[in-house]
Amino acid sequence: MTNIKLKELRAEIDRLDAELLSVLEKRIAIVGDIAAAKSDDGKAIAFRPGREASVLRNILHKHSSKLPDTVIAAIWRELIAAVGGLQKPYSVSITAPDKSVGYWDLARFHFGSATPMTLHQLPSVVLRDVSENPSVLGVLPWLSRERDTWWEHLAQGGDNVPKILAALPFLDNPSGEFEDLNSLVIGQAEPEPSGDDISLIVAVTSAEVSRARLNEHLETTGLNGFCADSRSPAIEEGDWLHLLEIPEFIAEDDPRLSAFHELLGENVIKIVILGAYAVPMKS
Ligand SMILES: O=C(O)C(=O)C[C@]1(C(=O)O)C=C[C@@H](O)C=C1
Repeated sequence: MTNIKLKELRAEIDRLDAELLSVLEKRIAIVGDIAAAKSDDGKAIAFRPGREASVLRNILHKHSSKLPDTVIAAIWRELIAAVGGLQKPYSVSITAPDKSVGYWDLARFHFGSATPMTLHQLPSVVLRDVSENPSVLGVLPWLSRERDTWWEHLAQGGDNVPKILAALPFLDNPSGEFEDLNSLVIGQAEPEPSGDDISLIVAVTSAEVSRARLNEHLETTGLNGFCADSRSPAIEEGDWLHLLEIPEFIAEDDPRLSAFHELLGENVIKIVILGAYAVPMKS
């Protein structure tokens, strides 16, 4: 390639960069209007996980360049995470019992380079951070990791008890070194539907109920989920906790929940929606 040709191509890159920057600045400039439109929602953070998931799905569906999906996702994640922070500053508190770098990496990819993040060994510290401060999001290891019982805390339900809002990674990265790690994002916000979601619900019972029975009741009520985990009481006379995974967004007033409650009969103490997350994408 001649030097003249290279010069021309670089001039074209400069022109496109200027165009890109101008479009980017237009997207960022509407942040004030977005914040104003949300001003009466009473929420401490601008984070809208359902909307974020649909923006990402839309972009990744449309993109057709040679760049890997993960690069496109990283560009949009940087943008979305920063736009959220411009509306209302937030920070992220991460639990990393082991493989710390991997959990940090998952959170950094999702929340971008400018979001303040802190790392902690114990889930209890992250739960405290999030419960005490509505502008803090928590990142916790996936529920099924044996020693992690943090979701039992969420099962208390009630004010200030955080909800599950998202799952990480949203897009898997086959070139990532810690691709086997998965996390859940919690915060003092209401989960919202993205169009393709999984809800996590806990049924608290006073006596043992088999997984087979729970699955049968779920099927009867049309909830189509399954019992992913059951915890026996730590103390005598304590409650049983059953973690249910439902492959759709379930609202608090879903009549199928009350039907399920009724089928469980007098054993059931309460049913608590822990939250929901957008089904992650495959690159
Ligand atoms: O749509 C919104 O509510 C926005 O604040 C915009 C935006 C985005 O940049 O697309 C940013 C943060 C939200 O979590 C979701 C989406």
